[in-house]
Amino acid sequence: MAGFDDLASERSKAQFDVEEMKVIWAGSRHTLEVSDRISRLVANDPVFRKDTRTMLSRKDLFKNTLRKAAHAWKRIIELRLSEEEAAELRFYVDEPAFMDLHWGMFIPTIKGQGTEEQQQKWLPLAYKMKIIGCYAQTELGHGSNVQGLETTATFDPQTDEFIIHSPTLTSSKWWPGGLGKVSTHAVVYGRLIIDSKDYGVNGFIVQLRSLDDHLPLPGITIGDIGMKFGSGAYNTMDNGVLRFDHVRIPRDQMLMRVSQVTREGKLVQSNVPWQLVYGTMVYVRQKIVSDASCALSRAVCIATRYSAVRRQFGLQSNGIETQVIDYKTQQSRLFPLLASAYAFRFVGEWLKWLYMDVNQRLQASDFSTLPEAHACTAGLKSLTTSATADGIEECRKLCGGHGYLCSSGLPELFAVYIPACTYEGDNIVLLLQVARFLIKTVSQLGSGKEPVGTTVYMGRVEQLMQCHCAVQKGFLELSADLVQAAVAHCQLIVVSKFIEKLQQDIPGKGVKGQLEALCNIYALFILHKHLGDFLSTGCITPKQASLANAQLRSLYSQVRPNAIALVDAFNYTDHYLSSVLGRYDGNVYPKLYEEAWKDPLNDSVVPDGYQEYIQPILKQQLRNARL
Ligand SMILES: CCCCCCCCCC/C=C\CCCC(=O)SCCNC(=O)CCNC(=O)[C@H](O)C(C)(C)COP(=O)(O)OP(=O)(O)OC[C@H]1O[C@@H](n2cnc3c(N)ncnc32)[C@H](O)[C@@H]1OP(=O)(O)O
Ligand SMILES: Cc1cc2nc3c(=O)[nH]c(=O)nc-3n(C[C@H](O)[C@H](O)[C@H](O)COP(=O)(O)OP(=O)(O)OC[C@H]3O[C@@H](n4cnc5c(N)ncnc54)[C@H](O)[C@@H]3O)c2cc1C
Repeated sequence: MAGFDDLASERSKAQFDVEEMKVIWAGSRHTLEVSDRISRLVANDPVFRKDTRTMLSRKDLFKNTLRKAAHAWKRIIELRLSEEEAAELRFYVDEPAFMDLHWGMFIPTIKGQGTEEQQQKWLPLAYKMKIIGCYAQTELGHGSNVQGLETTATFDPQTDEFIIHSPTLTSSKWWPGGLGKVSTHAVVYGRLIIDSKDYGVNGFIVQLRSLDDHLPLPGITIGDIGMKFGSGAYNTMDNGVLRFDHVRIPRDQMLMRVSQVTREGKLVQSNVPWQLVYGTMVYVRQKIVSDASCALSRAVCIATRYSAVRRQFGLQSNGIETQVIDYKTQQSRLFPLLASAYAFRFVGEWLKWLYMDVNQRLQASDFSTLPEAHACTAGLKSLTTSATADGIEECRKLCGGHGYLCSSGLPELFAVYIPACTYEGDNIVLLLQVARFLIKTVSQLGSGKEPVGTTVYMGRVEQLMQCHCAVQKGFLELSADLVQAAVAHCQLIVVSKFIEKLQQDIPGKGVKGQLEALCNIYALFILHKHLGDFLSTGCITPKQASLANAQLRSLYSQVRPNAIALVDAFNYTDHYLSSVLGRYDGNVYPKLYEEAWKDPLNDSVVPDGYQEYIQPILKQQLRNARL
């Protein structure tokens, strides 16, 4: 069987221990065991099938998502899964749903911004799913500009309550995931008003729906904001709209770790930086970086396996055409994405450590690394999601026409993934935050602080900052060129963390060698892509640029025999890949043909509508022809 033999032959060429590479990719033997076991549990459960998603109406699609979420929760309880195993199960169910925001934002917000008492009250309810929460920050009129939010939370000293209100149409909460049809509660971000004075944006826990009949509570208008990009895709998520008409909540439902409002209506600032109100966004951004490595590796796995199965032109002496993965143009498009997937995996590991380190420091009232954590999570979220969105589209193109079929898995992966460039912070807005951080850092460099990083990459950042760094008044005046410096800074971090990964103990025959090749491919690919920066800032000479290009091409040849094994190391099930082109067995053509007939359009040989619309035309033509 052609495809199967091709992939079997490719696997026999591997020059490294794939099982050890699986451990490196997973992060540890324990994590590999958990993800392997849970991914197969999901793959073997018919409730979690994904192949019909693009054929369902929005209402049927959403109802099926609720069915899957309920079944997932049931399995978590039945099997007594740990928090880690439950998160893996939600990940491999692979369907954006309210659970992501309940576990990924609502609970972390209460943990990060609630007092001990508030955590003791609300977390048990949330962990046991007695309430379902979402994160309601963005409004119809404001998303990036958090300080521009209009929802008000006015303290009423007569009743010891906050009055939550939507004063304008643009103050309607708009986009929060899980809000439209499912969540019973929300963390709502609004302007704290005490005695007519505006104290800026804070978080408030607000119940939205009755726990008895799920109807919206008095003063609450709530619904879904409508269909989003692509069929299936993110339409399994009920992104919602929410308006308040003077809804009253107890004073103790304002999240008060950062600021407290006393019974007398006095605002007391605690000793933590007010920016902790933004803390959930830092947490989610570091998660999104890891998600980027998953999404990109998934697309690369599909495109790499298909590129080894697909043969086109180049008839060889044995009468067989050439595998498209052997074309240098295919390699120059595909292998940098393979290298990027590994690079993002390792920078995501580091970012997770940085986030945990910042949190531990916060416990000790050490806020010194919070600005760097914000800049790194913002910048790396921006860099990795933009590269991943572009990379998934490139993988679709690498698969030719069949990449455009839903059965390839790539169109839906693209449609689900691309909002990552916008949610949790628009990517340009976040790069401007990095630029601000760099300006402040450069201004402090005079104090003898030396930047650290790989020379050529570091030089590029420094030079770009020198070129573009003017005294900026505020966020809005930052020049577009500074965004370039911000990107350069983030690419420096990615390369540096890949190099640091290689300095760790890496067991397994040939494993370190493959990672070194991928690290060099990533670094040289970025150098090639931004050659203008490196040359214009004098970081490299034209001769060096040409040597770098030659080295890059030679590295592609080094990776070529290992490409299939390198994507096998992601250890993805066919269920998770959900792609005829990316099947582990390479049995592409028979399965493509089989999938075609499953389309409802093929339920009848003569299509519905023929008699009404087509036959009259043909008959008329027939009559005309006889005249
Ligand atoms: C199953 C498990 C799942 C796990 C989770 C995975 C989830 C993956 C799928 C998720 C799907 C969807 C989720 C999407 C959810 C959302 O989209 S929530 C809404 C997100 N919204 C945003 O990100 C808004 C973006 N805007 C901002 O962040 C701020 O408004 C911005 C920083 C742009 C501007 O802040 P301002 O306060 O208006 O002004 P500045 O002067 O720039 O900042 C003031 C100072 O504060 C510092 N700062 C800013 N942000 C942060 C932060 N996040 N943390 C720490 N510090 C911050 C900034 O540096 C300034 O400091 P300085 O004065 O310079 O010292
Ligand atoms: C699928 C999805 C899920 C979401 N889930 C949630 C959720 O659960 N909870 C929640 O609260 N929100 C959620 N959001 C909203 C999301 O956080 C916002 O869309 C995001 O923060 C961007 O804000 P915005 O849409 O207002 O865009 P805007 O800020 O209006 O940006 C529009 C354009 O203007 C540019 N721009 C804006 N400001 C500047 C500036 N200062 N300088 C230069 N350019 C600028 C931007 O780069 C962008 O190109 C979700 C969004 C999506 C798409």
